[in-house]
Amino acid sequence: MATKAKGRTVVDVGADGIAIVTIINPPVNSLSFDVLGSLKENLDLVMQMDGVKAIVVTGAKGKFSGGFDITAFGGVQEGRVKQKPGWISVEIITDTLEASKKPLVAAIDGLALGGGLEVAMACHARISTPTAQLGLPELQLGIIPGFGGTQRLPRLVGLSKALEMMLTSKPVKGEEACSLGLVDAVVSPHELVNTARQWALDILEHRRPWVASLYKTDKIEPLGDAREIFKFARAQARKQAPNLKHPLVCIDVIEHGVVSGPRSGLWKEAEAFDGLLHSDTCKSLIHIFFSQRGTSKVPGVTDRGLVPRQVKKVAILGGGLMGSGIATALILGNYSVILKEVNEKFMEAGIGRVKANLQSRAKKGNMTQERFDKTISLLKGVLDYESFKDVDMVIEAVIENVSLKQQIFADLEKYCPPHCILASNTSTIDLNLIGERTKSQDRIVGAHFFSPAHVMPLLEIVRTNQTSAQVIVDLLDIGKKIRKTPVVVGNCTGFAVNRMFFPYTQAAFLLVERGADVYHIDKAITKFGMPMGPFRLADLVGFGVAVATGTQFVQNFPERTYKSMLIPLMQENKRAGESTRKGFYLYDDKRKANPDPELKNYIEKARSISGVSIDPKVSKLPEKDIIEMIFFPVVNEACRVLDEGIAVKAADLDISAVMGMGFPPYRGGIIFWADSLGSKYIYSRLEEWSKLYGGFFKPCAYLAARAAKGIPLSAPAEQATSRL
Ligand SMILES: C[C@H](O)CC(=O)SCCNC(=O)CCNC(=O)[C@H](O)C(C)(C)COP(=O)(O)OP(=O)(O)OC[C@H]1O[C@@H](n2cnc3c(N)ncnc32)[C@H](O)[C@@H]1OP(=O)(O)O
Repeated sequence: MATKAKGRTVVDVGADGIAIVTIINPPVNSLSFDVLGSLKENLDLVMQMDGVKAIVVTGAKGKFSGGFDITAFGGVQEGRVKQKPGWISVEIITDTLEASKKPLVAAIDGLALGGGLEVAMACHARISTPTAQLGLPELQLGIIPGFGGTQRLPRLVGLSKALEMMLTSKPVKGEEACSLGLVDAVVSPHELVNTARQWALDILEHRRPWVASLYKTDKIEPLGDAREIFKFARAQARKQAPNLKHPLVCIDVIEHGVVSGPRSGLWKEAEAFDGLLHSDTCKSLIHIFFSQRGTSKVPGVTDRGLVPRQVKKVAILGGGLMGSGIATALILGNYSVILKEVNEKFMEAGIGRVKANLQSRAKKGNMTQERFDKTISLLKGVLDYESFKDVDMVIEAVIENVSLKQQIFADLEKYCPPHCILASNTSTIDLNLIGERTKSQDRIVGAHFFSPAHVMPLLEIVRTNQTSAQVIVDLLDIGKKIRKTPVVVGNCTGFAVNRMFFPYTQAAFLLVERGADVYHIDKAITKFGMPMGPFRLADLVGFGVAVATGTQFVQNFPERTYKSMLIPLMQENKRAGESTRKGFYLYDDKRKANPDPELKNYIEKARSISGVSIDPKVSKLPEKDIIEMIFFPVVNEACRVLDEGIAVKAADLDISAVMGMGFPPYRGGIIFWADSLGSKYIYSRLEEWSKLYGGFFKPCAYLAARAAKGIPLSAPAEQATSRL
């Protein structure tokens, strides 16, 4: 039986002799092999038709194209799909499309990303709408543009802008694209196709230029200047992503085209693209792309046909760091917010923090004064529950005190309407406990933001056994509207992120007490790709918070908590992290962290309290071992989280680690990375350390079972059971 084609193009020839070729492959008109094959077939067809004078290429339903079909990369990587190098970029896009004897004009609405923009750039002119997004985001996937983008974009917009667009993966909108020379005119969506039709006729009749972008030279700088631009770009790329090769490959390929000519550049691009497509970085980043979209697919919740209810007004309790950050995120998402505090002074302080959050955006040029005024007008401070009678959701963000939260939820039940979602931003307390004094268990949910809440991209949605599916669907929708990646998790101490990462700092304490160097550990972990090492992180979070959350873990998981006195000893001397300018580092006026020679005194004391001595092997640990001894306990805890069903799937933990803790996305997330090393290896290392250094490292049953059978940690439970 023939398999169904994945997308197609259709042709419609008008009375004016213009053929409209439309890409159809919902939801984003991605360029699957079927679409590309059909595009070539239809272009060949219209080239032969005497009645066709010129061609307009466009996309169905207001989207030009979201680029090459990312789902097809797997087949190429695994060798199931064989592709002749250059078949698409040279044969179809350059030698069929750009070399066409009839003029082609791209009519762009919605998206022209990656391969989509590359097709458009090979047309002889481009017309777009003002809201269309045009960009080459391939580097985000660990590859480079592979349909000629590395050659055509610099020739249309100049080297510096092209490098910026590719290296940052950021698209530009229609108006900017027009001022850059990437598109030729900007018109409204309803004028788009007709303008493109007329433009194509104008080209044919020499009223407008017939431009083959590949051979344009006017925007390319002279060679000497170009080399300087490349040198600067390389230095930036090395600084921003020292572990990544593909940005440098991208620069090399662009340079090759400038030095040896664009046609040679196309072949160089094809070869480099193929190599990068098979890299671990690309596989990891594609995994992250799909996993991120997969977090909002929750079995038993999002497959029930429930429609998110409209949430207009949200109340936030507590205007501290978290509450004000959450309020900022919500007003930026256009929600009307009331911020409740206990007195006038705290309320003003909370509103002040929200204003400061917005001002810092404005300062960076990301917000106009008009938008600032409009956004802040959505916020109102209150001191009582009077205005709670018409709120659709409440997010409680007060201090972590069980009886206070219980009282608040009991009050909320009285003052809020019966449909109102009752959410808590607690990072550790059991939600069942919080809701103990209410009858509204089905609308109680965790909305755990990460600090700073208006910046960090993750939102943990914590459900209890009683939280209704409707409430989860509502919160998933709000998450999307405030541009967070929501991950739905079960109720337990620390939920997914804090629970997985609690051994991160503890492993570091254990190593330091046995002789490893604090700064060496932080350096090794940052080199691995984390934004900061465990000690710098503890300073940033502050020791007060570290101790409070640590206590929760000691109480709940005593058998695997490493109890070090290092932080309490430092606290005795009023060292509490960055806020006191002294923690594991010393901080100057510019918040620069400098090592502190005095730290060794505290470590010696902590070591003697723990009754451990310096282990010469630990004091000389190579970086690889430091990384493994810090991250394998994190993997071990992630396995427990999966085993207990706290996370629905392993990929959700990958996203939680990347978005909540800054785990490097190019390693694919915590479980994906662990699977790349193998469950057997991780198990054997943990087993070895648990004999040497105690139960903290003991591998859990889930890890042991998977290692014994050689099953990946990410494999769904049924697969593991059937193989057991
Ligand atoms: C050779 C070439 O140079 C190589 C390439 O072209 S590589 C591809 C380059 N293009 C990209 O990187 C764009 C990737 N896509 C995106 O950034 C965003 O999806 C978007 C801006 C297009 C749309 O965003 P948004 O409206 O929020 O929808 P989003 O949820 O992300 O996507 C909708 C669906 O389309 C899918 N999708 C998006 N882009 C896709 C693509 N290029 N290929 C296959 N599927 C794609 C998503 O997986 C999602 O599927 P799902 O509904 O089953 O989860």
